[in-house]
Amino acid sequence: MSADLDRANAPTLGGVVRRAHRRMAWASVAMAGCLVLLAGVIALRMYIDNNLRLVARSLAYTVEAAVVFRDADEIDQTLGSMLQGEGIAFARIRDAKGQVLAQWGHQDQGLISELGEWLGRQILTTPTVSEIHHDQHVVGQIELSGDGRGLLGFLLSAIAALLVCMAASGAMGTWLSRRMLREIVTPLHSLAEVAKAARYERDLALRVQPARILELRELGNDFNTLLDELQDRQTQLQHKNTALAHEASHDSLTGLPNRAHFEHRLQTALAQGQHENCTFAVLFLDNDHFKQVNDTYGHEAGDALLIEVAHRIRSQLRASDVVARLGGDEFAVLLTPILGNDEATQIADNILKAMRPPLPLQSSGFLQPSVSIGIAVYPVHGQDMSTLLRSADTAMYRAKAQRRGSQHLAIGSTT
Ligand SMILES: Nc1nc2c(ncn2[C@@H]2O[C@H](COP(=O)(O)OP(=O)(O)OP(=O)(O)O)[C@@H](O)[C@H]2O)c(=O)[nH]1
Repeated sequence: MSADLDRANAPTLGGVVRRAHRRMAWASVAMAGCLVLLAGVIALRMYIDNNLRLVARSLAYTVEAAVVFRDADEIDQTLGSMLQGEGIAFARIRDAKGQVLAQWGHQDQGLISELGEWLGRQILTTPTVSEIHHDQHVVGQIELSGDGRGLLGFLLSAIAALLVCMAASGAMGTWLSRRMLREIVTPLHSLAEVAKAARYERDLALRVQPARILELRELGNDFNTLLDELQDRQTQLQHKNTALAHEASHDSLTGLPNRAHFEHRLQTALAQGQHENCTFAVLFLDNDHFKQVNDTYGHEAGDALLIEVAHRIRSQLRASDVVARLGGDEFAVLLTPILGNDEATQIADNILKAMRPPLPLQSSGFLQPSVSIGIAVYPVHGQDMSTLLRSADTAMYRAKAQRRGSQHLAIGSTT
């Protein structure tokens, strides 16, 4: 639960990289924008100062006569006609004694004008002063203040451009981070998927796809090598387990299932018989005079005979039947399903017939395979494992007592 919570709260690599890219792009654009803005304001201020000086000089020549004659109307007219639209906010003309002869200010109103004036007062703090000369005497003075509306226009368009640049760089940062993330996150996702499949589903067959970035490709290769090794070990273990399981349930000489396996299959048949009301039979087989074979021809010949007998029994059975070596020279067969006693005795008969051909010995001479068979049928001769096996065993001894190499069906119900 807390791991899920941690996971939900943890920032993703994608989120972190996207944020970092966007912040970096915005910070650099903002810094560059501020610097350009500052340089622009300084340049514009220099330009305005220069312009004010030029206008003041030209105005000084134009109003020289009017100032000498103290013609205020003429000066007003000149100021109005010369200063309109020249980026001047305010102009004042004084005589040599400092007395104001005329003054002019632009008449524009509105928010932009007020803002421009405010900005002019903040940035263009000192007015430009120029003297008016006549016959090499100072006859007056011109005082001009710059109009801040030009500056305001510049600042507004610069800020607008800055915002557009920031939006563009933000979008560019997001696009770049997406591209970069594809290169980084996709291989990492693939690695995580393969690791999850290996951990939770024990699936070691998946492999990480090669990434374009060198470090990630090497990481993927190392991971794939590790998976190769794990898969090899898993395969070896599976083979060992299969071999061990086979060893535990099979006889090493004949390769047939052993007693434990046979009993397990018999239990299954019993459960199925009870559940589905079907019939099956247990055959108990014992080699005849086997001790004599060992004593006469040796243990190896006895082994060869056991292998041959096992093979001949198997050859007479159906795929659904089971033959097992119980130990020594004893075998057991589970015939499942059968229709009745006749089918079981028929198969036993087939087995006896299969024993007839003699077995040539490697050295010289022949061995004559021979088995005696006892038959017990479920449910007539037993309804549990031990009863069925006992019935088949008793029937086998009856067969032996009667005539070796024959079969005997258990008598009646023994439960
Ligand atoms: N070669 C060989 N002999 C085995 C093996 N296991 C048990 N035997 C021998 O098989 C013989 C079994 O003999 P019994 O079943 O007692 O007697 P028999 O000679 O078959 O006589 P009847 O069963 O009465 O016909 C013994 O001599 C065991 O030593 C084995 O794996 N290989």
